[in-house]
Amino acid sequence: MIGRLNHVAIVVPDLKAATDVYRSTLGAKVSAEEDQPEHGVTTVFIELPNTKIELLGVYGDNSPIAGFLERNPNGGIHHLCYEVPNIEEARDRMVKRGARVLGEPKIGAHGKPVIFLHPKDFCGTLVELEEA
Ligand SMILES: CC[C@@H](C(=O)O)C(=O)SCCNC(=O)CCNC(=O)[C@H](O)C(C)(C)COP(=O)(O)OP(=O)(O)OC[C@H]1O[C@@H](n2cnc3c(N)ncnc32)[C@H](O)[C@@H]1OP(=O)(O)O
Ligand SMILES: [Co+2]
Repeated sequence: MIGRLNHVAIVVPDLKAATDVYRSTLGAKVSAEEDQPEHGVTTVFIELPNTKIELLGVYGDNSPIAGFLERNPNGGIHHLCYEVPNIEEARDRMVKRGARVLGEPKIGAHGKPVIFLHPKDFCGTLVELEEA
């Protein structure tokens, strides 16, 4: 069911410093910062030839990444995002297979519906599914 790896997300304590590392040290093409109030994060995307890196900073008081950052004050890999053809079919399949879907589909950073799956059901890795 899953297709391409859309992005690898990294939570960082300082988005500007992390963006500079990717731009200046690694020589990558980086996007502008974008606040995502519906998701409680600010994003910067790094374009690679075969996938993307999503840098995530905390936005607002109820950010879903706040706990992760407390446990990992230097930041770290937070989730993997795989593409799926249809988000509702994917959600129904996950529920049928007993995987925990975290909330309802929302529009993600690329204007497409996304859902999140509990890390305990996927080898300790938080999974995002994005409609292709
Ligand atoms: C910009 C939009 C979008 C896009 O289009 O790309 C995004 O990417 S938004 C990204 C941010 N949004 C989300 O992450 C939404 C889904 N996440 C959540 O609902 C929560 O983060 C969570 C997964 C429920 C975790 O919440 P948290 O408060 O950090 O922790 P808990 O105490 O509930 O954790 C339970 C358990 O799971 C472990 N854990 C938590 N996060 C991760 C993680 N990222 N990877 C691996 N494991 C994780 C945590 O350590 C706990 O383990 P135990 O201590 O063993 O119980
Ligand atoms: Co993401």
